[in-house]
Amino acid sequence: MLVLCGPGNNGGDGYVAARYLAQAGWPVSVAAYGEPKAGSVSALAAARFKGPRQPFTPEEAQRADLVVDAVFGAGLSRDLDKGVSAVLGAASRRVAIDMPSGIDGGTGQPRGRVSKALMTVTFVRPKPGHLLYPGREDVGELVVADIGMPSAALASVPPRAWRNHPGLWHLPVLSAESHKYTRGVVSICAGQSMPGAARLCAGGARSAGAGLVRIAAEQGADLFRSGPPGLVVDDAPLPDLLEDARRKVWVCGPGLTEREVEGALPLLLAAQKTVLADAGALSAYAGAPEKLRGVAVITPHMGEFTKLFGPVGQDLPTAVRKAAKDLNAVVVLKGPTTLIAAPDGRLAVNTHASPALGTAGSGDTLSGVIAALLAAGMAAWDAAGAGVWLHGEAGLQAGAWPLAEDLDRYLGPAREKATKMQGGALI
Ligand SMILES: NC(=O)C1=CN([C@@H]2O[C@H](COP(=O)(O)OP(=O)(O)OC[C@H]3O[C@@H](n4cnc5c(N)ncnc54)[C@H](O)[C@@H]3O)[C@@H](O)[C@H]2O)[C@@H](O)CC1
Ligand SMILES: Nc1ncnc2c1ncn2[C@@H]1O[C@H](COP(=O)(O)OP(=O)(O)O)[C@@H](O)[C@H]1O
Repeated sequence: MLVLCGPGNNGGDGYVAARYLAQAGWPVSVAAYGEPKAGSVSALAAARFKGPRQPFTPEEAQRADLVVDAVFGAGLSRDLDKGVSAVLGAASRRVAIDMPSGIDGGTGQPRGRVSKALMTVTFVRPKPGHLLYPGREDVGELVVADIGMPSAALASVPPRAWRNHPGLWHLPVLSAESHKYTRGVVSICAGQSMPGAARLCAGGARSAGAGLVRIAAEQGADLFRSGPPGLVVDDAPLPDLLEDARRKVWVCGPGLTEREVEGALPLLLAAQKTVLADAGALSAYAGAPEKLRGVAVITPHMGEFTKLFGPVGQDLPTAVRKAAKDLNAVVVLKGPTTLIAAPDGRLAVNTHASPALGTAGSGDTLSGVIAALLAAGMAAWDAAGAGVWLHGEAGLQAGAWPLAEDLDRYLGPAREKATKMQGGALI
């Protein structure tokens, strides 16, 4: 076993790991890339390792059955030099301490040539770089180890980013007096040319627990009347529908053309509705995100995000937080890892999902799920995080090749699972 130790605290962790491995009887050597600063805790840890030292070379890394990468962790401050990449790349099996050397812990972006670890052991909490691609791929199996960090120390550095999971938000539960209006009403603006998107959105909202879902279809109402029997279809003009105070939450965008968005969104905002803007409502305002001001949540995928706000660069967490702050809305940047940012800087990073979700219409389902949770009274950032998790769980339960409409029947079980994880009674 060979432990590759860098000059900082990550190297210090490496020396400690080497000492414990030696004590446990493993044949272990250390190869150092630079010595720790005299007097530092890492220098102390290095001095306490009494085992053999090897040169920091690709040949030594290749000879070892297992290499521990403790060269750089969270303190990587410039690109990896080629010599370090060559040594790390020569190892056939590698376990990384904290971060595989060369991955930026804040963004998941590589700084130099990085090769994939079998496993990464980090401490206390995962960092965004463990969860965001491409870093997520290089991390291998992620283990978050408790190293006994006192809670007082943790409290002094409150996190601004969390992994998205049911401990982060609270789903409302049914009570004996619940009825459809307490569960929440979701209204969806429907388009004439792509009515399927509004139907998928409605299916997501109904299956995620909305008490009543209505489609505002105006002259396209007949397109929807053959749909599911529990779906209410309105043909009245939008301004009339907006007068109903019980209809607070609206989805605008799935299946809408630019003209349809321009006809509907300003009315929703003027009526001070809680609006989730998706799909067409995002493309309609390419380069002009200020036109969306007043919406509660937007749910762009990367293409829509870029059209709205311009190129994102390497640092997704910063870009999505800035968009949320500028727009004063919750921004859900969808993808294999989905980021959920609030205007005040809170960020949830969701990896609870399946590539099976990458099918046309699955985003429409998601907008309905989030709208259902908004209608149930959840705050926007919580509703968005919970919606993304439930949608991800439905994707995980739905097998490898679901259609978007197949997700609906897994949303109820997903909600039950999250509620159980929260320790809540189902009824
Ligand atoms: N933050 C925490 O709560 C804990 C951190 N620990 C460890 O401490 C690590 C962070 O320690 P450090 O801040 O010392 O950072 P690192 O040990 O990751 O690296 C910092 C050192 O490497 C140098 N360096 C950075 N990039 C370089 C490059 N590309 N080429 C050459 N030299 C480079 C820096 O000048 C500095 O000397 C974590 O990753 C983790 O392993 C653990 O000891 C446990 C607790
Ligand atoms: N590889 C993947 N892993 C996990 N989730 C994915 C993956 N690809 C897509 N998704 C999810 O599927 C949904 C697709 O939404 P979107 O791109 O808006 O599609 P559409 O417009 O066709 O509905 C998003 O929630 C996204 O996060």
